[in-house]
Amino acid sequence: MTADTITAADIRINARWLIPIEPADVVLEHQAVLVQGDRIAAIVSQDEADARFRAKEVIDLPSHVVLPGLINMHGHAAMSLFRGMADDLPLMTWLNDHIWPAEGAFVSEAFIADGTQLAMAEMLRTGTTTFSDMYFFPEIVAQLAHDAGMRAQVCFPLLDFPTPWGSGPEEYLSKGEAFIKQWQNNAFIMPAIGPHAPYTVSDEPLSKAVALSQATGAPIQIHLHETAFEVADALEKSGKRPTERLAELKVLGANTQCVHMTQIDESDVALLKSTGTHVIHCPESNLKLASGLSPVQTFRKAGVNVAIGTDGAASNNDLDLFGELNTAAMLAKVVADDASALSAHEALAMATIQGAKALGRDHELGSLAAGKLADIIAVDLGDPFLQPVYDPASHLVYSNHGRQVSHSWINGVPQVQEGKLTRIDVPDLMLRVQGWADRIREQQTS
Ligand SMILES: CSC[C@H]1O[C@@H](n2cnc3c(O)ncnc32)[C@H](O)[C@@H]1O
Ligand SMILES: [Zn+2]
Repeated sequence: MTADTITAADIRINARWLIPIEPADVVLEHQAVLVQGDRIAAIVSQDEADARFRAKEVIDLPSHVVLPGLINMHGHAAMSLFRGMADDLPLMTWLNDHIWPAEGAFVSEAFIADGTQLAMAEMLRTGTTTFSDMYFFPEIVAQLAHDAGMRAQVCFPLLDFPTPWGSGPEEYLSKGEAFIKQWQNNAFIMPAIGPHAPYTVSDEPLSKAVALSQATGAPIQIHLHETAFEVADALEKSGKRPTERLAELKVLGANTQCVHMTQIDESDVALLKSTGTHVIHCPESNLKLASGLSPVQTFRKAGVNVAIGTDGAASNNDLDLFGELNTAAMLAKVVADDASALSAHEALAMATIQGAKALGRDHELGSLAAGKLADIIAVDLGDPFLQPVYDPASHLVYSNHGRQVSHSWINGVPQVQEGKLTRIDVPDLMLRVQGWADRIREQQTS
């Protein structure tokens, strides 16, 4: 072996197990992932890596499984500050009597900054490297995610009524257009349009959102068919199912992500399929608010892309995507009456490559392969409660908890090392979170 056959790399990760996600259903053993700059340079056996590469830094992960960073496709990050504040309520009571009044009282730039950082800390710590956010002050969320080196789709909100971020549709859309222009083409931030739901956004602003999406390429994300009430109410008032109305307004399409999608009939599936619309499944929020069941297996069989999200921490009540996968896999089996529905490998694909597809970024995110962006996580399977290991994919979905995530890199930059966040000052963040909790508690009890 001569020196000129040796290739330099920044990082070499020696993995006991590696799940590349693509090709599907594969677990590799004793692999080395070579990272150069922001990309994966190669994935080869550790013997081949010894012969072909010299890395500046070598990380040995002898009891770990390495996989692509997880993609949390729906949430309201700063709602982490409302975690556990209003439990055991159905959606409309939760929103009308608790969440919207609390947002009116507390949402500000400072609230969004602290709540988003708290959410990012939790998501990073549990294996998420890309998240989607739909909340107020998206410019703050985008700046914070960018500065933390985390990838994010940030949807600006659009509603018929005023909120702390805007007076009504006209202002949301003009601020939103400027927001898209500011962040378009950024490596970390994907600006998007977030009409809240069919029952809070009327036809005219929805059509303007479609025009803005077509003009800028920004995706649309919307809560849709979350509850039986939403569908029944729409049918009673307009004679149309919400999916039908959105199809007529051209909201559905390959650049649109519909969140929740319960109460589904054949016409809904056909519309999603024919338009190429993506579904974002939020099983724990759907269960906790008793919203309904999403027929994930039906969507999958019909060829509709399904990604996964946690929703906000006020309706979940955590942002651990591994826990969400566990719930999704269990629920899919009961809903389909088929224990083979949503296998562990299929669930992992939902949180990686299918999220990347929904973002239109599956060419560079969502799987481990040479040339893709180096968004990588490692989960330590060495603990007694994860023994023995016959199949690491099974453990990740059925036995694991996100807190077993030991390492994470985004764009080749370490975010979690030995279970510790590298770029967020947690003690300082905890002080600010405590301050919000005191103020919120005081207002709730007065
Ligand atoms: C347009 S900003 C986001 C808006 O949505 C509210 N919200 C949070 N979770 C849900 C949900 O599951 N369904 C509907 N709306 C939700 C959040 O509180 C903000 O007001
Ligand atoms: Zn939501």
